[in-house]
Amino acid sequence: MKQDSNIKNDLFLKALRGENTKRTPVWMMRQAGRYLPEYIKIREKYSFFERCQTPELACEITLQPVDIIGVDAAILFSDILVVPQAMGLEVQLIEKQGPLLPNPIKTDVDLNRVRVPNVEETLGYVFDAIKLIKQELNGRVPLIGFAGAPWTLLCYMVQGKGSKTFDEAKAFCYQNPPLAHQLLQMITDTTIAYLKAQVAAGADTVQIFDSWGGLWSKQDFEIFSLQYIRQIVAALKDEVPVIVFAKGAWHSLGEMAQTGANGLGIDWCIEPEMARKFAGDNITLQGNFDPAKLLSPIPEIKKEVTKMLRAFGPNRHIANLGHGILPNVAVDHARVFVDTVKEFSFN
Ligand SMILES: Cc1c2[nH]c(c1CCC(=O)O)Cc1[nH]c(c(CCC(=O)O)c1C)Cc1[nH]c(c(CCC(=O)O)c1C)Cc1[nH]c(c(C)c1CCC(=O)O)C2
Repeated sequence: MKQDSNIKNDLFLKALRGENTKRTPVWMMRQAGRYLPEYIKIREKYSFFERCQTPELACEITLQPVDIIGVDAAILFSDILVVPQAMGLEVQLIEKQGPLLPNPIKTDVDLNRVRVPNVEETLGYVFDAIKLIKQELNGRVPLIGFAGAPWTLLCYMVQGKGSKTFDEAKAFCYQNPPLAHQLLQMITDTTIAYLKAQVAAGADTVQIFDSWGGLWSKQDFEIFSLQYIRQIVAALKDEVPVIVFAKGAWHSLGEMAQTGANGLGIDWCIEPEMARKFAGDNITLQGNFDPAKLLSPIPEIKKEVTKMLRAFGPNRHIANLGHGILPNVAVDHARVFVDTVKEFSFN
């Protein structure tokens, strides 16, 4: 396992390793982004993928929440969809609408357009960004690398755009399971190489985002998602701590804990006590504040954050939202979330 003795604020890594911490560490999913005026300024000048592909811009955006909000960990500014792009699919990001893949995968012929790429050649800009970020962070806080889970990436690669149900992606899995498994395995192989290269460039931990894991039953989640996540965790876990966040897949917290991951992300639809019961004692839980609750009045946010901290208890918890921060959250409300965690004491 990688050493991190050069990191000054190591609360987050300590919590992931299961060590006691003097207070609960805190960061927010999607913390680098649209609720920050400093980010919007950069967005006015450069397209989304320009922001991702220019290491200086990715670095500046990654550092913004560290400097402005004071979180205990930085997360690389990038997107899960750079992987389908590197695998050969065109990916566009339409402002105010979200991702669009104009030529999605529908048949076995379409699969011929997809490859397991050389990640150094196709995603080198991500590793350059990580090296620059590590240099600029200068050990202030650890850096989280990330990737989408194979199932969540398949959702976009097959459906071609965002969806509430991803019915076409599920139909693809149910109608031609061998083809689905071939694609899931290609994404898995790419993701393992991609995350290993992120770690080699300096990422201190990696998080796997399975944003659409909750669309499956427990049984189908194992078949179409968890068996691939398991491969990724197994390939990475001896190098850095791994966090698995499968939104909505509360039924499989126990199985996810068995993968060897150090941390599990949980959303707000499961109580901390219940999540702990399912996941067992040997893993760190990360979450689970409802992102929409940051729209409440400030005193209410303070009260609710305190309640959440007590429910999780002092150890093996990383305070976070239960999903990404919403774009219409005021910066001072985001700061109250972080400050309330930092000021709280169990004594
Ligand atoms: C499903 C998913 C995507 N991307 C991601 C996920 C998994 C996590 C989740 O479920 O929220 C992950 C992601 N996307 C982005 C990050 C950056 C790091 C961070 O601050 O967390 C991370 C970790 C930047 C981004 N990725 C995107 C933006 C917004 C583009 C902009 O307005 O600048 C940012 C800052 C675009 C994006 N990218 C994606 C969508 C659906 C959208 C559009 C809608 C949205 O913004 O949520 C795909």
